Amino acid sequence: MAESIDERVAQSVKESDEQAPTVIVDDLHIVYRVYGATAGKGNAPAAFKRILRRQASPAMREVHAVRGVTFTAHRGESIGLIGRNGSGKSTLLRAVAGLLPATRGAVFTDGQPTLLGVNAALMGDLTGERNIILGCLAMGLTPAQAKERYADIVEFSGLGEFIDLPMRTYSSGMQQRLRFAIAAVKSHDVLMIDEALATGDAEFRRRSEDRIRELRDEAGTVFLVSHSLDVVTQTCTRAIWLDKGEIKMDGDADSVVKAYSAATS
Ligand SMILES: Nc1ncnc2c1ncn2[C@@H]1O[C@H](COP(=O)(O)OP(=O)(O)OP(=O)(O)O)[C@@H](O)[C@H]1O
Repeated sequence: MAESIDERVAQSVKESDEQAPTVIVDDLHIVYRVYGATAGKGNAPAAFKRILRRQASPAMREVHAVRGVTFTAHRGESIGLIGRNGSGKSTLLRAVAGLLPATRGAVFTDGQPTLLGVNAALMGDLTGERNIILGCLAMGLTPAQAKERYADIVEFSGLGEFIDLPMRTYSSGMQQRLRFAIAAVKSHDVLMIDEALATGDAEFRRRSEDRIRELRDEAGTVFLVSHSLDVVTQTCTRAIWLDKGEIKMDGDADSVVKAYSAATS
């Protein structure tokens, strides 16, 4: 039977909503400027020569971490950022989250990107319990909403009886689990996750992967920085391979991970 006009309109609205861009990165460059005595030429022989010649180290050194990156992310995508250490993944994530200014180029976002960790808000001397409430408030939930979601967060984090101990007594893995559990309780337009899943055990990782899929289905966009290629292929629809601050490849997660593994093995 032929589709009614209403069905066709609904379908095309759905399709165009799924295609809607959430993040546009246009020829982005990020340059860190490192000031002070530790800013040297970077290699030992050069530093040694400077000492022999009694020259002062240069006052400022520039690190060009992201070099002309351009891409568009859409609603419903989860994008894995992969690449060697120092290739610029975290820098790119922080720039998209609005935490680093563009040296050149621009980042446009629809909605407020959230970078997981609510680190700034969480406090080591407070118990996990208190930190959950604090983290929820920092994400803009009301006290009533925070209370309502408290039990879900504790369950998701799997921290059990540790929840009423101060957060400074947690291992780094336990802290990451709590951060993920807090951030994942709310849907985000753009959620950015930096390696949070690497620290969990298999069970926590599986639950996190399921939750990422749900967040993506709730019409958001998820960015994930990970050194675990399995996590990227299992949770991401697309992957961007960064190399020395430039995009080496951008495409469906399986093909990019395959090409990256072949180049690095
Ligand atoms: N705060 C900073 N000040 C100066 N340089 C920095 C700073 N943070 C990162 N860098 C430099 O920027 C480059 C990219 O670093 P970035 O942390 O973005 O890479 P990454 O791909 O996330 O690395 P990793 O996989 O090791 O986490 C590196 O050369 C790094 O030394």
